[in-house]
Amino acid sequence: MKDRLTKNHTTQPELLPNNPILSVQDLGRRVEDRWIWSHLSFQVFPGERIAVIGASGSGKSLLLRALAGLDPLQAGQIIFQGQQINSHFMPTYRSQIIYLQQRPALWEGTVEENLQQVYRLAVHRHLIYNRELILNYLHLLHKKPDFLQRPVSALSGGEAQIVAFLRALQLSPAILLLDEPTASLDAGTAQSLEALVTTWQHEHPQRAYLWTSHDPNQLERITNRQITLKDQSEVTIEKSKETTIDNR
Ligand SMILES: Nc1ncnc2c1ncn2[C@@H]1O[C@H](COP(=O)(O)OP(=O)(O)OP(=O)(O)O)[C@@H](O)[C@H]1O
Repeated sequence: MKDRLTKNHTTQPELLPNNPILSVQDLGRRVEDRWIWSHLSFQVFPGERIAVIGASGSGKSLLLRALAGLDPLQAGQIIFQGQQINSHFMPTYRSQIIYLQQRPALWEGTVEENLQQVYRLAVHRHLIYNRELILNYLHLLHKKPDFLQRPVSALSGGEAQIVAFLRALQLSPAILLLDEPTASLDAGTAQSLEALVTTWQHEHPQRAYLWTSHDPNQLERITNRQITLKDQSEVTIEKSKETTIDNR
């Protein structure tokens, strides 16, 4: 199984363990007149598994969306592999940093059509759909190959989220941003998806992810460092279990 799972034909960026993949410098996000968070600085190194925690409304989703380049920033900058993010670099960046939300939209059609469709997007056109990889992932999830032919309109919420995970993981991003991705799922499906992400990371140990969740047990299982958004005016980056990060 392990050998089969290492056959991923997507490209993987050259990442050195001591160089950050991402440097976040003095970042600030304001919504209308209110700063949700500000002066946020930290780095993400290859292989890191980071929990982003904080109360509801502390800005976890806004942070992941900002890191994904989906929302504008009102202060600071993001450096990806030594290069500052700007509009010119954004397409390359977006192919390497992928955001997965709690209830992602799927396209009409079958599961497999959904998985293939994403390769038509300009940012992923250099990649090739890898059915074997998907079948290996499905095997891990105890799903048969005929799952690929199911229409997405007939999927349960948990099955739809499995498709969303597969669609993101197959693109082999350097950093995966997971925004409460299992919050509405039963415990069994949630743990299957945790196992899937763990397998995905083991395939290329330099891959990193940030995961938001209100479930401390889940974060204990799958992360090894924490960034805590304390409240709507103060941002604190807490000491990690295994690594240290900038602390302002
Ligand atoms: N598009 C928007 N327009 C106005 N306010 C917004 C917008 N998006 C987010 N907010 C506000 O910004 C704050 C942070 O929202 P965010 O969704 O990032 O919080 P969160 O920490 O992820 O919360 P939860 O744990 O409940 O998912 C909230 O007060 C929210 O209402």
